[in-house]
Amino acid sequence: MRTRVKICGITRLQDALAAVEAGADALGFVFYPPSPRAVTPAQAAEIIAALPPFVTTTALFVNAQRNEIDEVVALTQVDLLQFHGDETPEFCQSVQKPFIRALRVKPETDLQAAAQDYAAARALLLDTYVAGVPGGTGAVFDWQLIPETLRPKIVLAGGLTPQSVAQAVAQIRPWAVDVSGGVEQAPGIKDAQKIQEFINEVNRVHV
Ligand SMILES: O=C(O)c1ccccc1N[C@@H]1O[C@H](COP(=O)(O)O)[C@@H](O)[C@H]1O
Repeated sequence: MRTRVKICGITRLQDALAAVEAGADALGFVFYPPSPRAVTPAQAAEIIAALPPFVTTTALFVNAQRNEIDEVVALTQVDLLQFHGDETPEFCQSVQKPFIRALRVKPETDLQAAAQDYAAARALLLDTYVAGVPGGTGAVFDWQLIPETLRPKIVLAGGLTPQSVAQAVAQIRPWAVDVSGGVEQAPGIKDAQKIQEFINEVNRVHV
């Protein structure tokens, strides 16, 4: 089965359209103000309104207040939420919108237990644990920590690049891969050529 691709940290319409043109399945928008990739609900709404159909849009939050999430959902009409902070299973489910749960992985992380706790999540997005930083660090974790049984429900993230993604897909066979820094020319500014290379590399594994 083809591995889906999500390009995260979109801040500009031209980057969103380049990603779609290159074959991206999903785009991510960061609603975490300290991030260099943060967008306002109005900015995201303008980009999302200009997209063609059949592109999944995702809103990323880190311990946001419920009213902030509700505002983003109402203004942007995103398809999925991505919780990247300490949100509990109860909180994630309370928003009543499909969600993916990001987990920051370190050797002692019990992914089986997390999968049970967040059973209502559409997928588990695995990023690398870096102390004091909630994500988007460009750091890679040990993919062997991912239990075989979970792999069809995993969105693999964390420091993926056009150079590394084919090996990741061949080795782990995740449902999807997610990239931000690896396809940028500067934080928040995507590189259309790197996006195309990234997606070509993913698809190369499946031919
Ligand atoms: O991108 C950010 O700035 C960010 C901030 C806070 C939480 C998550 C963030 N990004 C997500 O982290 C993963 C991995 O990113 P990278 O490829 O290693 O740069 C991905 O889901 C990003 O969207």
